[in-house]
Amino acid sequence: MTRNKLKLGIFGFGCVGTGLYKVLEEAESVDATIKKICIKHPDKPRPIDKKYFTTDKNELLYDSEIGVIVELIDDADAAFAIVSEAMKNGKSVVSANKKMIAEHLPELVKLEKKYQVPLLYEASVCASIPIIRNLEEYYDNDLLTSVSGIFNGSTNFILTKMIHEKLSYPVVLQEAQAKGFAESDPTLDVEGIDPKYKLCIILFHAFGLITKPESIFNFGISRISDFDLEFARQRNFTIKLIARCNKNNNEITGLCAPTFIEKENTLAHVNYEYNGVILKSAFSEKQLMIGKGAGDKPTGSAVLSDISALTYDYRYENKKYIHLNKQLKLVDTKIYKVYVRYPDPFSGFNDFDSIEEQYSSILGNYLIGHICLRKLAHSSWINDTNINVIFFS
Ligand SMILES: NC(=O)C1=CN([C@@H]2O[C@H](COP(=O)(O)OP(=O)(O)OC[C@H]3O[C@@H](n4cnc5c(N)ncnc54)[C@H](OP(=O)(O)O)[C@@H]3O)[C@@H](O)[C@H]2O)C=CC1
Ligand SMILES: N[C@@H](CC=O)C(=O)O
Repeated sequence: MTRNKLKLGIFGFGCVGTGLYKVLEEAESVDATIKKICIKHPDKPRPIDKKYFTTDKNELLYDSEIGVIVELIDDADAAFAIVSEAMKNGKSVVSANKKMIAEHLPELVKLEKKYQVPLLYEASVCASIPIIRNLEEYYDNDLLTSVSGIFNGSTNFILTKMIHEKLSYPVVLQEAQAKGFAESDPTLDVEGIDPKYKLCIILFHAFGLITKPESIFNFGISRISDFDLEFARQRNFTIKLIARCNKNNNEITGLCAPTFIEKENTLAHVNYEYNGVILKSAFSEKQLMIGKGAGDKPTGSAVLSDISALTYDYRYENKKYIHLNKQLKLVDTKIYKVYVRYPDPFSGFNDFDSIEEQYSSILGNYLIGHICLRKLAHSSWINDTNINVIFFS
């Protein structure tokens, strides 16, 4: 098979852009060269020759020599404009931008079809873990029943350091930012929004469902207190930010929230910036993929893998979306078992289907109960920052 030689136009030279540059330097087998890099701040010091850089996006988008646009910026709206324009100009695109992809899946699918150009985004979900191509190629049927796991490197790094090294939340959040794991707006990480975007992309490639990110419940780790950590320790649990989706006939459930994980569970041992994805399907039963979910070279390696895939004309066929499950719908009526730490007085008791445990002391109060996801999401108390919710797995 002959492989295409590629000329790249790269947008963004931050954590992932520099990571891509480093892995491209070392990976001799991929025949791709960088022609130009578009950045935002022209005066920032750069580790490579100034001649590569521009702030004019059109120098890349309208250069007929550039066949591939690699979009690695931290601004989802600007990214969508860049990616759409590139596709309209007949260029292949690689992106790592889960926010942009999750928010614009319907338009992006149309652009792929209309302009017959590939758009690949393996790095957007769990960075180095090759989950999207696995969902597209290995699970190219409707036997999958669930995909779940740790989809965010920053929060896993933060929780690991809080639980194992007893460090404080603000200190470890700063460390996750300094290492380049966190989003430019870290609220996306710590409030469980970034892993929710990843879940939307997974829902599309696992089951063929396109859903708006706002339709999926997310709850973050920013409210986890020493009281909650002590509860987990006493019950022999650890806490992970877990995204999960399930398919039951045509009904899909999905959410992202902090979750108690038994110490014997493999995910309990996926620590620091590592991510873990558990796939369940009818006959292969359970499979687990573990890999670095953030950072320069691990993410750069996933971007490189997409670039390499373009050298042999690979594209997602979006098989499930096109061929399967036209009647799929997202439902939020499932009942979940949750732990809720609350201040006194608490107005939410009547929202629970049942309460199996309740505790009050001068240190804090909690209940363990069963609640419908829709009731929880729309409750009057969920936005009270003095209240924390942790799911049971
Ligand atoms: N960090 C990680 O581990 C991972 C990140 N991602 C995703 O990859 C993308 C990039 O993340 P990351 O590298 O961490 O971000 P950084 O903040 O480190 O870098 C962002 C880069 O984008 C450039 N930029 C911003 N806006 C524009 C614009 N309008 N035109 C041109 N360049 C622009 C910035 O320019 P300048 O240098 O001039 O400021 C900078 O080089 C994001 O979508 C992120 O979600 C995905 C997986 C892992
Ligand atoms: N901020 C993200 C980066 C990778 O997607 C994370 O921490 O997982």
